[in-house]
Amino acid sequence: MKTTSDFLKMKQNREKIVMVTAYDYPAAKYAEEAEVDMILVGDSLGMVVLGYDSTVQVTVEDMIHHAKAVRRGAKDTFLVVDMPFGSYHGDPNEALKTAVRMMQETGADALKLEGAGEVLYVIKKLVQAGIPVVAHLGLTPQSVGVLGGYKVQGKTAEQAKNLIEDALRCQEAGAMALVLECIPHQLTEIVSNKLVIPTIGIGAGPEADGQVLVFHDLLRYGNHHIPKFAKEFANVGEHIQKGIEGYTKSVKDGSFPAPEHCFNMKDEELFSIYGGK
Ligand SMILES: Nc1nc(=O)c2c([nH]1)NC[C@@H]1CN(c3ccc(C(=O)N[C@@H](CCC(=O)O)C(=O)O)cc3)CN21
Ligand SMILES: CC(C)C(=O)C(=O)O
Ligand SMILES: [Mg+2]
Repeated sequence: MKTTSDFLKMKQNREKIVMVTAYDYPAAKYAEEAEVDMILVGDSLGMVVLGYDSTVQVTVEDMIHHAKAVRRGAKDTFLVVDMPFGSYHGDPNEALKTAVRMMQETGADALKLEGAGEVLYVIKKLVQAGIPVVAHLGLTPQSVGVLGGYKVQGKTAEQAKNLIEDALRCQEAGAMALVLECIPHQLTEIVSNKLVIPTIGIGAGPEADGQVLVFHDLLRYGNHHIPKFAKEFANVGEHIQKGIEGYTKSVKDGSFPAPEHCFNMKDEELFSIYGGK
């Protein structure tokens, strides 16, 4: 399995880092088989697998439950788990306790936290406790209420300067990598050039040191809203729909189950059922 220092080397060698989200055992298996560099158990699971309309409802228990399944499916891939909304603000000692629990119960290799500001202190605290931390700036979905929707961030010079400063502070706090979400690609280039740690972009252009996409978005799995940056690499939703419709039709018209789907009893056994009478 790759380690944090491998990701630094990949950046130095200009080798792109590939990250994909996964929320369950089969998805993790597929991701590991495809040789992605990192798997993220994102709190986006609230939206794509639990049917919530934001990531705000997702709990620490939800994250642990899904992360354990992902770890079982991908034992040899670097695993990052999102700390969910509300689990790392407030008392920093509580945040550390929760982080330790998430690491121990899931077998994660790192945790991801959104934002800078007060969160910088928590990043430092976790890193000092030996927990690798991935930072996350730009569109930070856990603050959707404050940001006023899922909008591109850092479009003005002032916002961009703030983001660059925050990125440097995350690195200084000890973050091993930085996710940049929904920002202009030119800003991604500036930040990536300024940082030693790798940037991993989502809706942030090709200049990031790596890319991350949501599993269900890139495969068109589910009927949730798909952001414009999520290219379609396959359409499994179409296959799933056709498959279930085919099953429904076959049961209704009696063509399923066919003989090859049935178990048989020997004739002599069958006759004996009545033979005893
Ligand atoms: N399925 C899914 N994919 C994601 O990438 C994702 C989630 N869920 N949930 C958590 C966050 C929220 N994300 C989102 C969600 C929507 C947009 C979106 O619709 N953006 C608009 C652009 C808005 C603008 O113009 O400022 C778009 O049209 O894509 C972006 C990021 C990214 N993350
Ligand atoms: C979009 C990625 C970066 C994420 O945080 C998630 O999937 O929750
Ligand atoms: Mg997330």
